[in-house]
Amino acid sequence: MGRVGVLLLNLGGPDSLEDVRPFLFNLFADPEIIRIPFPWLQKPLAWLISTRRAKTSQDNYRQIGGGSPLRQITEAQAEVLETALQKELDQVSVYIGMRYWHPFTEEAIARIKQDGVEKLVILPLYPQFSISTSGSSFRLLERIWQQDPSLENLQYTVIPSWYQHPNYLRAMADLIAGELDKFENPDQVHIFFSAHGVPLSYVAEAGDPYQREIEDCTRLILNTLNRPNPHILAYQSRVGPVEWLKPYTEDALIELGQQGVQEIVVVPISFVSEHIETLQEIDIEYREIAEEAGIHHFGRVPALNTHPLFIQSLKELVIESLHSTPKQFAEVTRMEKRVKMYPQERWEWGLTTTAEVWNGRLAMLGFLALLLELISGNGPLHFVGLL
Ligand SMILES: C=CC1=C(C)c2cc3[nH]c(cc4nc(cc5[nH]c(cc1n2)c(C)c5CCC(=O)O)C(CCC(=O)O)=C4C)c(C)c3C=C
Ligand SMILES: [Fe+2]
Ligand SMILES: [Fe+2]
Repeated sequence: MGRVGVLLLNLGGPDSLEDVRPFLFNLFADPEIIRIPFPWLQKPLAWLISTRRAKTSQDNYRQIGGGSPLRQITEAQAEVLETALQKELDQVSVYIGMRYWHPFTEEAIARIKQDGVEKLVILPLYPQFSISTSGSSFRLLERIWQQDPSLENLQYTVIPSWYQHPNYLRAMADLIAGELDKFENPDQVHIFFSAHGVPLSYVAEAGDPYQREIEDCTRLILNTLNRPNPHILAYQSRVGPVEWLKPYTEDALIELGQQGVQEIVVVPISFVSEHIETLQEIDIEYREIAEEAGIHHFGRVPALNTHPLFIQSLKELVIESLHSTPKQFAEVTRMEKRVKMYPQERWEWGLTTTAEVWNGRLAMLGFLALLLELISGNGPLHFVGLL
């Protein structure tokens, strides 16, 4: 079959406290993360938001040891997956491409070229698809392909999302059962699925299948678990002023407390590794909110990390995709997932005169807003809640 490469995609996280601000800049500079209708405003705004958010974010990373464990865990996953794949394929290497921090996706592609990979399987480490996660990484790769003619010879296939995979579901059910069984009456414990949120407009306007895939995923996990527990799904980690998917995790915790629920296990469901939102947000912030709401027994299901059944599911996904018709980036985002990526797809119709005039006017306004913000530390952006 020739030399096979597997490219694992993930978000990336700051390795140290100094990395936090530039990491946040990269994140907010991505139009799939903050959808600003004026591309020229993206970078100044990213600079502003990352500068303003850095301290709080650093405090959070400090609480989990001064950086994100994501790189180490992803490297461990890649290593175990590579060993498993080497039992099935002659020449195979696994690479890591992070979206906002080292090792960057661009670096991974450079290594893939250097190693002479002939067939590449692109596998996001997000079980469910969202414009803001896998979609953003696919968009970046599509651009890399467009700008580098030498990549034409590299055959690739994309795995869009894979939360239905039986071994992934078994791994999740196994971890949940393990946590439930620590309680005296395991069947009475509330199972609290906490998914990472996205702004409501992603789903309602841009057609992001994320919410549907999350709901479907929780249903499949519960079927696989096959226990009678009560359960709930809520969305965590909201940032900024706009409405996100509901119910919000903190509100759902308070409501459960009011209903007299005292025992829960929280299941992080949109991410396969431990990271700041499990170790800090769930284990520290949400635990405190739950405690105050009267939920005194708070368990948290560990992330999959290198769970053997999880690695097995990744291995099977890779092998299956090598034997199927290759899928291209554009096919996956526009045809299969049918999402509107942003802002490129709204701006492709070009700059009409009116749009240009408005661009000019808004540029002036934007800069005034930024200036005000910088001078007073409390300008209009703060007012609308973006900072
Ligand atoms: C499937 C998972 C994720 C979705 C969907 C997602 C959307 C999304 N995130 C932000 C803003 C931030 N995310 C941040 C960190 C972060 N996000 C995810 C996952 C998803 N994000 C992870 C795993 C991490 C942490 C990585 C790590 O360091 O361990 C951050 C930075 C941290 C902080 O300051 O809180 C921000 C900001 C938006 C706006 C968004 C959807 C549009
Ligand atoms: Fe995020
Ligand atoms: Fe967060």
